[in-house]
Order: sequence, then structure tokens, then C-alpha cells
Amino acid sequence: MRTTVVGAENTSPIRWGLRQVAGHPRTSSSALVGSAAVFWFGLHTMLWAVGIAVLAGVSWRLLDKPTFDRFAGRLLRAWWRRWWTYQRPWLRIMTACNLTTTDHKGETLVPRVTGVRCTWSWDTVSVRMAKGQAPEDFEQAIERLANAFRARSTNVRLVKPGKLALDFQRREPFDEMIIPLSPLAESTSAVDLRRLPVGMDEYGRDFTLNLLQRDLHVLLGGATGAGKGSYMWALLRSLAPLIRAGLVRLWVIDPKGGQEFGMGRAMYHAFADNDADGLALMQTYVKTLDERKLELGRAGVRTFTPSRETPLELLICDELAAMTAFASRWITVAFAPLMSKALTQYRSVGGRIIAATQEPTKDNVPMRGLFPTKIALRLDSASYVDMCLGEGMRDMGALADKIPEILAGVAYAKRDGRREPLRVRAPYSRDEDIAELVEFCTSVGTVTELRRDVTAPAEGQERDEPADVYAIDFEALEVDDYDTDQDQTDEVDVIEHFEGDEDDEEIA
Ligand SMILES: Nc1ncnc2c1ncn2[C@@H]1O[C@H](COP(=O)(O)OP(=O)(O)OP(=O)(O)O)[C@@H](O)[C@H]1O
Repeated sequence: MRTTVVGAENTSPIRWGLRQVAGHPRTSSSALVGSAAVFWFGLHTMLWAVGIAVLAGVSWRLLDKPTFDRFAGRLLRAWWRRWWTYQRPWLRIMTACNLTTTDHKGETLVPRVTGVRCTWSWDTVSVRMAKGQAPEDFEQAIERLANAFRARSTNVRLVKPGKLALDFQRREPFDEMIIPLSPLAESTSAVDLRRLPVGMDEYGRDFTLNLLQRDLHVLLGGATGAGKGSYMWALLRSLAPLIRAGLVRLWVIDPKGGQEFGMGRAMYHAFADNDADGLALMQTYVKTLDERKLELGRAGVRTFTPSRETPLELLICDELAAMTAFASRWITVAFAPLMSKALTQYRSVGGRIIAATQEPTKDNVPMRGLFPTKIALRLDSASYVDMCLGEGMRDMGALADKIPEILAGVAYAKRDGRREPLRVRAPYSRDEDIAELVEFCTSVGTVTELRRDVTAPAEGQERDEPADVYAIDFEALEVDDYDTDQDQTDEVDVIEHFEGDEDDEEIA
């Protein structure tokens, strides 16, 4: 482990130069390649080439800021900020913040910047501590560091012994960004199940869920008041015409007495406002989809298309831990395996789940790994971030525990296949908006016809057989045809693959 030693006047320039080359291989190899190109092609040609590259980069940024930022902007920013924002005033700021130490020879030891990683909003500076320092020294200086580097806020994390990361928040786009509720689409043909808007990302792009392929099940983690409900209501709003038409059916478990979802009960297919009823609802859900699986399997149907006969069955569970950990044992023991089964077996027959939890620990949500899409809102503890989003996501910049209380609805989304988390925010649905949604979805009377109340069996008692789920006269409903096969061929697949991301190195 090497620590920068200030006052080492006796270091020869050659040794210093070699150390710089070895310490900054990318910068030195770029300089080497640039010099070789000038030597080979001539200065004039190279100036033209650089001019064209700059022009292309500027045009790319103007035309599509998010992709430019993802593939080039963050790397350039990390490189620039490392040298200009952090390295240049480093010694001055470390000294001013009392973050240097002295060795036995009286030489000043200064912590060293080993890398900078940038997202749109946060910079992460990797630091090798000087001998004699502890992370607490940086924690005590946190406000001074934020002030010195002109950051909105700062955070210190121990990465491994001797090495820590300083996170500096440079901007907060959601301070000014208004996230509008999506308008209620009148017709089913206006809804694309692969692009359901539920908010915006930090670049101002739509944040959408793809319930057909990518975001089959979604886990929301967030402390109380973090705004978990806003994602669920935004999703229901996007689905409204399909709910009204009976193409999407809602099974809602709100074990906290229906506080969050009680208002919408008229538009649900099934609703449970306590844990015992929640278990009964889950049993009916699993039975329904098991029957469908057999039915479609016997008919040789291999791909699922939502229809009035086989609607998309969306199960919403607000506060999952109330069903999997905090309820009576006979409920938790029965509920958890049913949930795991529903998460793994009904992809091809239209079973989808969106669940929320305040503490995404393994004990509370043993099946959390089965959700392909996870969204972490403000969390109470740094350790919850990786528990919710997956290993290493906090180091990748998902600082969900740093989201301030006033930014309810702001979250980090992580999808299978995408390496880095995306910072997003959902719109807030007020009571009037929910009432409007319910009115819209029930206005043709289809949903209430579909509803079956689910009541809990007494402990140990056999549950009633559910009514025939298809015993509904769908033909009587006046709705537009919804042909997802057509949609699939007409539009480019929106799934993003990020296999190449491993090369997307951001450490300057
Ligand atoms: N997307 C949002 N944008 C702005 N403000 C929001 C948003 N979501 C929630 N809020 C604000 O935060 C408050 C709490 O939100 P909400 O009750 O939905 O959070 P929650 O995570 O569902 O909490 P709980 O776990 O206690 O049910 C709301 O009353 C509202 O003022």
C-alpha cells in the first residue's frame, strides 16, 4: 500500500515520471497513442480528426443526452473531474480539513485519490487513506468536505481495509422536475404492456415497466413514507383501460387494513385487507393460475396473450413482510411457498406480482431474489440497499439510504440484465386521482361483475372452492380489440441488453 508523501524532495524526476505513468495507465497510454498518431499521420490530420470527433460527440449529446451520458459522458466527466475537481485542490483541501497525518520523520502523509466514478447526479471518489487514518476521520470532516468540494451532500463508505469511497452529490434533477401523472388512455389499443409509464428517470425520460417480458415481477423496497404506493398507483393508472376491459385483473393484498389500497376496492377482482384474507386470496390466485397452466398446457398453447378469457393476473401485495414474517405462523408458513411458486411458475400464463416491503431483509422477504426488477426507494439503512437491489448495487451508485425524506417517490431501479441502477421518480397520485381512476375503471361495470370476495377460512378449515374464473360474459363488453401479437411484430423490442457493459469502465 502506497501513501503519497509530501516533502519527498529527494525523489528524482525520472522516478516521479515512472510512478505517474504506472499510476495512471489509461491517461499515459492515451497520450502515447495520441503522440504516435501525430507522428504517423501528421499534426494537421490529427487536428481534423479530433475536431470531427468533438463535433460528433457534441451532436450526439444534443440529440440523445442519456445514451451519450451512458456510453461516453460519464467516462469523460469522471476523467475531467478526477483531475480538475478532485486531484488539483486535493492537497489544499485535505490539509484544510485536517485529513493529513505525519510520520516518524516528520513527513506529511496525504490520502490518495485512486479513482473517480460518475453517475448523472453523484461522483464517487475512491481514496486510499494515509497511514494513521481511520474512516471516522473522514466522517467527522464530512460537512467540511462537502463544502470544500462544493457538493450538495457527501457520504463516506469503507470499501475495504485502508480504502474508502467518498460520494459527492453534484446535482438533484428531481428538485425541479415535475413528474406528471400519465393521462388515462381511453382505449385499450393505446396501452402497450411493454411500455407502461410509471415515472421519469433523472434524465427526464419516461420510466416504463414491461410487464410482458422484462419486468415480470417488481419488488419495491422503501421506508415508511418513501412513496412505494406511488409506483403501484402509477402502474394501475397506466393499465386502466385494460383493467376496465377485463384484460388485466387485480388481486390486491393490503394487510395494513386497506389503508393504501382500500380506496380502489371497487376495481379489484379480489381484495384482502388483513393477513388471513390475504392468505386466502393468495391460495385462490395460485389455484386459478395452476388451472390455467394445465388448461393452456393441454391445449398446446405455449405463449401467453392477455385476452378476456385469460387476463393478465396482477397480484399487488403492499407490505409483503406482513404476510411472510409478521403474521401468525400458520399464515407465514403457508404464504411464503405460495408466493415463491407464483413468482416462478406463472410467467407464461399471465401471472405478475408487484410487492412492497419496508425492510428487504432475507428474513422478511425470503423470495426477494425471484423478483427480476427491484426498486429501492428511501431506505433506513445502507445495508438494505444491496439487500433490495442485489450485491454491489450501492457501490454502483444506488445510494437509496441517502435519498432525503422530502424526495418521496425517488428511487433506484435495478433490472435483470442491466448492470447499473437507474435513478427514477414516480408521480404522486392524490386521493382525487385515485377516485378518478376507480371511476374510470368501473364505469362500464366490468370490474365489479368480475369481483369475487375472498374470505379467510378459519384456521385448519377447508377453503371454499373458487367460482369458475371464466364464467363471465365478456362478449357483452364494448371494448377495443387488444391484439398483443400484432403489437409485438409492429414495434421494436424494447428490452435493453447490457452485456457489453463490463467494458464500460468509469474509474478515471
Ligand atoms: N411520488 C411521489 N412524489 C411526491 N411525493 C410523494 C410521492 N409518493 C409519496 N409522496 C409523499 O409522501 C407521503 C407518503 O407516501 P406513501 O404513504 O405513499 O409512502 P409509502 O412508502 O407507501 O408509505 P407506507 O409504507 O407507510 O405505506 C405522501 O403522503 C406524499 O405526500
